[in-house]
Amino acid sequence: MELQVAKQAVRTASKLAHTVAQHHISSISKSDQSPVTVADFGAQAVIISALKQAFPGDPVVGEEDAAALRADDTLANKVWALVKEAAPHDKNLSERTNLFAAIDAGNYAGSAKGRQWALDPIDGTKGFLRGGQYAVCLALIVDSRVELGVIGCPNLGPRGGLFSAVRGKGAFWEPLFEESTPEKISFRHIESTKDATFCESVESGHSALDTQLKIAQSLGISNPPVQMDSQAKYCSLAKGDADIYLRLPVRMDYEEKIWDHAAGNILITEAGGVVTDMNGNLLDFGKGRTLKDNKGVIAAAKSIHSDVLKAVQKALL
Ligand SMILES: Nc1ncnc2c1ncn2[C@@H]1O[C@H](COP(=O)(O)OS(=O)(=O)O)[C@@H](OP(=O)(O)O)[C@H]1O
Ligand SMILES: [Mg+2]
Repeated sequence: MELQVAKQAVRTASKLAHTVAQHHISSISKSDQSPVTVADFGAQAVIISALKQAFPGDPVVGEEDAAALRADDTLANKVWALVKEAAPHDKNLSERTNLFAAIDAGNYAGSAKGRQWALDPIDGTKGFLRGGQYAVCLALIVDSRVELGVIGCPNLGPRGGLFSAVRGKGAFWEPLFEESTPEKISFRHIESTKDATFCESVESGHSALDTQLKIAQSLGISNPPVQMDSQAKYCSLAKGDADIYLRLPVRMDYEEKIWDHAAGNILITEAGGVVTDMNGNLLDFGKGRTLKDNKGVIAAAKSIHSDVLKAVQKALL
């Protein structure tokens, strides 16, 4: 039940985002940031509305709130038009005022106990604007642990990708814009870290790319890193296109947001990988809206994760 609702909601939001992105890429004002803002609000509205109808009691930790929309009628109208087009029959979104309420319902502060959804309506906003990778990410967290994750990646592969994982049930890929049977995915088998390929952020402000390069060298890796925005990085590992995702902090005071990692976390573990922070601890999704107790992210196949962790710790000593 949860999986079907989550997949349908992520599909609808991904289509909405894709429509805006296509239009943005073909338009002349590529420096305009507003398309991603519009898509971000629209995607959050349709997903939260679907969740609230299926699971009325579940709180949602969503990245956005509607303050900017309430203050800008033109922006609100653009989002509203998009939402009506993407989800014309949604009873919760029959009037424009409901739009604000749906978006604001993502204001949950987070909790260590019980159920909560974590939502990043458009992850990789820079990627969205560049015509690169971005992702619509939704996860169900129960008692601080991710139980289900769904990620829509409109630009990953020729048909886009809808990635999903439920604890104990494996990780799956299916095309994003057409219905078809999901295919099981997993990490690729590599004998040694020497043969590995890194996947990392494009933004040097989000991840310490210089340190990561040194770590790759210390592991004997000669393959160039694959850089992409958003949780599409977790998807690439889970389907065996890359082997290690490192996200080492640039600033120690930055707290990673739970919506930036929750869905990817279960996708990795269900595809045969391990995710820890740079101290080797599992990520704790029960500390509120951020991963307060964790610094850095290391995702890799089970067989090489401990070698990668050792190399990270040696480099940071
Ligand atoms: N300083 C710092 N350190 C680490 N992470 C940060 C930092 N600042 C922002 N963010 C978050 O990074 C999210 C995007 O991560 P990516 O690795 O995809 O980066 S990027 O898209 O290449 O920019 C991005 O998510 P979106 O805003 O949804 O794109 C931010 O939540
Ligand atoms: Mg994000």
